[in-house]
Amino acid sequence: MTINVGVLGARGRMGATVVNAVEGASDMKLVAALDAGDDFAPLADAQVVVDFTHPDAVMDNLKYLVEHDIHAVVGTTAFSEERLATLRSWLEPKPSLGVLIAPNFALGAVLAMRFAAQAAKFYASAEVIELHHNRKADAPSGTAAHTARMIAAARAEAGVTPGPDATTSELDGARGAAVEGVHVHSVRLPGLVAHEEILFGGEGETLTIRHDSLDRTSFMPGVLFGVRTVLTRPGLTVGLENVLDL
Ligand SMILES: NC(=O)C1=CN([C@@H]2O[C@H](COP(=O)(O)OP(=O)(O)OC[C@H]3O[C@@H](n4cnc5c(N)ncnc54)[C@H](O)[C@@H]3O)[C@@H](O)[C@H]2O)C=CC1
Ligand SMILES: O=C(O)C1=N[C@H](C(=O)O)C[C@H](O)C1
Repeated sequence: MTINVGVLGARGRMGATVVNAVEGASDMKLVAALDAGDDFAPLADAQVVVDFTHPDAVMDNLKYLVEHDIHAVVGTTAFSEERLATLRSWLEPKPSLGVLIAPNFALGAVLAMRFAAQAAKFYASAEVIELHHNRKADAPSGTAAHTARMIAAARAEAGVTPGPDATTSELDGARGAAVEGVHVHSVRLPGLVAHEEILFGGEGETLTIRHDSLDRTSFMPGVLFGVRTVLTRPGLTVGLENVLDL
């Protein structure tokens, strides 16, 4: 079976890479490659649309896709619990429609998050450092926020209380942003692509888990897997770790 695929954000860094990947996939046909300001009418031919646009645009795009019964694979970041709840309410009357949102489609990043969740129950102290190119719109990265939430969930399940931190006096921002009690630090530099370190500290030891995306092609196997999977996975799925056989 050939899957008809549309791409939103097609002239962006990720969208252009997705267009190439879809064109190179023998089981897919690219039916629309659209960007800001384009008429969405060609999406009528798409079974699945891949969205790599902007946090300010993605909810309107998803509303359009759900209203037109088109499955969606979303890489665009900055999804709050409130946004996810809104999306679930749109999907409720559409029981056969699937939306897959993944803050990171690179296999190594998904594994790094899973390893971090595994480690979290053994260490009361953890910090996340994400490093990205300086054209990135959002901070912290979607991956770092998702990692912090996974660490917090693993801690809660294991009954681990976050470790004490003696810092009482600091310049604003020096300890980063706290996401569910986990400190997250964002670095932006030209030359970088997408990188993350998760640091754990215990008695006389530290553990560092690091992932580096050195090229945007690193995300493509995950995106294509998402396109193939979303057709048979109705409802909202958040995180590639929930569809991969890890
Ligand atoms: N989940 C993942 O694995 C990854 C996620 N991302 C995320 O993907 C998003 C895009 O990243 P980049 O490609 O680096 O950004 P970019 O700025 O290079 O590309 C975004 C494109 O979307 C277009 N756009 C904006 N509003 C639009 C709309 N309403 N409809 C259609 N197109 C629209 C822009 O004109 C631009 O061409 C970001 O949120 C980023 O964090 C990036 C890399 C991997
Ligand atoms: O903007 C990017 O480049 C990336 N965005 C995603 C994120 O915010 O986590 C995924 C990856 O880190 C690259």
